[in-house]
Formats: sequence, structure tokens, C-alpha cells
Amino acid sequence: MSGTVPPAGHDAGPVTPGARPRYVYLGPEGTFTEAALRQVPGVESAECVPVGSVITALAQVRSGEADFAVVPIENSVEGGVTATLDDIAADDDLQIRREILVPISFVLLGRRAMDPAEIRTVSTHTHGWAQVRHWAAAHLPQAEFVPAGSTAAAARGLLDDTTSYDAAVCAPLVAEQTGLPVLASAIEDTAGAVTRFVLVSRPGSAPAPTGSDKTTVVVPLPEDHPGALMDILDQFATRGINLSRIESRPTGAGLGSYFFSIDFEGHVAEERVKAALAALYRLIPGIRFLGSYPRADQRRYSVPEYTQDAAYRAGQEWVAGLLGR
Ligand SMILES: O=C(O)C(=O)Cc1ccccc1
Repeated sequence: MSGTVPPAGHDAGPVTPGARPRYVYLGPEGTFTEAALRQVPGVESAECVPVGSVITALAQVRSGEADFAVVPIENSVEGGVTATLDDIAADDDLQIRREILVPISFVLLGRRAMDPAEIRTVSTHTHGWAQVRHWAAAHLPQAEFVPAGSTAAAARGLLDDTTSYDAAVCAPLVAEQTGLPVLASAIEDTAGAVTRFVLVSRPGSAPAPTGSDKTTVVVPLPEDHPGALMDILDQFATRGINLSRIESRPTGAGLGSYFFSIDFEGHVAEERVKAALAALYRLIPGIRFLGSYPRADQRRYSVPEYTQDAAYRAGQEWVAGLLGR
């Protein structure tokens, strides 16, 4: 990592000095991702460009066409957004700079005012469908699901003669934006669902530690290493580091080839995190650091006293003193 603490407002500067930073996000207008983007400080004066997929958004950051991407990564009901987890993990050329939480509630919009029981086909993002499937089974028993690139893309497709589905599941805001009739509201199976989004850039300096931070790493599962997961977890446990997410994903290289995507509490500038990362690197050199960034909920976590920075320093000084005796 290089550089200094990023300026206030934008988390890092644009590629072209003096130009407005360019943010790409999963669009079109009215997606939950756009709601996440609007929470990023300084975005009001930036250029914001909707794109059709998470893969395109991340590719544009990698290629330098965009400075930042906002993409969904995890949902409190449905779990990880695999397109994002896999694409971010594929290389070490992206860095997570911020997480953003958005509460999720869905409406059913129709091509025209109609009884939901008449609906034969309904479109939305796969994560949207996963969060309304019980409601749909009870209220749209005939309906077949038509996957769309995003919830808002599904809704906007209803304005278009080239699509033929009857209804779409999306954010309530899209009803106001499009004027399409609301056939049902608050149709989510689980009230209070939250989706977590991340702001991603090319690698640079990590945002400064706040005392309430998270770090994301990708750890390939080594072959022929009995207890590998236990050894990985041990590096965190012995340093008093709490994990907030761990998921295994196939690498795509063949059956049995996996990586772990891990979020944990702490910042790479903290001694216990540095020590854990160094130990993991010795254990599994293919580990990738994907960023340290402030927790969206700013929740404070307790760190055992023996793994706080002061304890590390005291331990290092004691050992250094042994050499000088
Ligand atoms: O399609 C959207 O609106 C998105 O932003 C992705 C998504 C879909 C469903 C729940 C949360 C985010």
C-alpha cells in the first residue's frame, strides 16, 4: 500500500487530477445500489454512472474508466452476493474503502392495474426474488420468475414493449419514478432486512482507522492441509479478533478448490491485525488483503487487553530488552 490518508469527501482522488471522480453502480435509476451510492459522502459533486451489472462496474474500476464502484455484497436474509464476492476475490487489484447499509422493502409493480392472482410472469433481481418467494407462493401462485439485472431494470422493463412479463418486484421509490401501478406493498418475507454494499476503488491507502473498522481478506483453502480452516481461525482467535462474516466459495478451478471470504473486526494499522495478517501470510501466502474500512454502524467492539496495541508494544519492548542484557 502507498500514499497518504485520502482527502475528506471522496475516499480517494480521481484518476485524472482535477476531474470529477466517476462512480459506477448497478443501475438503472431506482436500484437499492443507487440508494447506497447516495449515502457516500461527497457523491453529490461526483459523476455517477449506472451500469448493467456488478461485473461491468468492477471491470470499469479495474480498467481506470471509473474511480469507484458501489456494488451489493451481502444480504441479511439471502447471504452473500456471489457475483460480487467472486469477482472482487479474483485478483488483488481492487480495494474496499467503505461499507454502506440499506434497509430493504419491496413493492410489486404491474404493467397495468390488475389483480395479483392474474399475474403469470414476474421479474426482478435474483436477490429480490429470494426475499419475496414465500409471499409470491401465497399471492402469485401462477407466477413464473423472470430474472433481471436489477430490481429497477425489471420495473423499467414494464414501460417497454420489448418485454412481456406482467409485473416486477422493486423498491417503492421506483413507483414514483415510473408512475407504474403498485399492486402490493411491503411484500418482503422478512421485515427489517438489510443489504450491505461496498465502495470499491483500485488499491491505495486504507481509510484511516476509526476504532470501529472492518477488514476483508480472501484466503485460498490449501490442499492437503488437514485442519486448514482450524489453523486459519486460530490466527484470529489467539489475537482476540472477532469475525463478522466467513463464506466459502468455489475458485472455479475444479471440484474441491475453494477460497474463504472473511470479514473481521479491526484495521490493518492495528498491531493485532498486522500480526494476524502476517501469520496468515506465512501459513497461506496466497492470502489477499481487500481493505480495511469503517464499520457502517460505527459499533464499538471490545478487544481483550492483551491484544491491544499497548500490550503488543509492551511485549515487543520486553523482548528487545532481552537482547540487550
Ligand atoms: O437490484 C437492485 O436494486 C440492487 O441494487 C441489487 C439488490 C437486489 C435485491 C436486494 C438488494 C440489492
